[in-house]
Amino acid sequence: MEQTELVKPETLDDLIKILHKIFEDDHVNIEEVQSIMEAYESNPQEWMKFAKFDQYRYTRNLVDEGNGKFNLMILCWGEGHGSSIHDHAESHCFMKLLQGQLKETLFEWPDRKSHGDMVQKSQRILLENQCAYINDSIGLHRVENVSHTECAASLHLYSPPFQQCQTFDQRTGHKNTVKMTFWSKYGERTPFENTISQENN
Ligand SMILES: N[C@@H](CS(=O)O)C(=O)O
Ligand SMILES: [Fe+2]
Repeated sequence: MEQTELVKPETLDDLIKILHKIFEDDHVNIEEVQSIMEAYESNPQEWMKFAKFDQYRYTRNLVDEGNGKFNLMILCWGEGHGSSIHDHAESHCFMKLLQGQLKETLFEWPDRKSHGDMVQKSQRILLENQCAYINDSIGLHRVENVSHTECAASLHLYSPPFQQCQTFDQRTGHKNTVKMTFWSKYGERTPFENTISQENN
């Protein structure tokens, strides 16, 4: 469980190389991944080719498949776009702001007997270059770009990769399983048939 020295990634490609190295090890050191992602200073020229926005909802754009160990993607949030309340399928979730700001609201898992509103635990604003972390034992979250004038972009790393998650109704705590899709992969728009079931937003 050797710790890779904390080097500052100079570019997005550099960051991806370092992440590949870190994830060769089966044990994930959460603080290490978080600090490496935070240390990368967002340079839009390096990630613009992946950042594809949609008018109506946030998009998920695959950047790298991490040798099967993780998925790295850029999420693009137009003004007012937000996710539903959701879990992370027992994976690690790192979320780094590349541009703009996002509001993250944490919720407790609803218990079987609970009816009515879900319990809100905390709320915070994530600023450019910050990297947040969540997993299912921390709770559920909703992420929103609350700005009416600025779009936002965030870099997400999920390990292990997953293709579906559960979404929750804030008023009742009832859950649904939804399939998650990519709006684009490696900078190329995903064919239409594969994108119609995205429902987390
Ligand atoms: N986990 C969400 C994005 S976020 O709201 O954290 C997703 O992968 O679509
Ligand atoms: Fe999430």
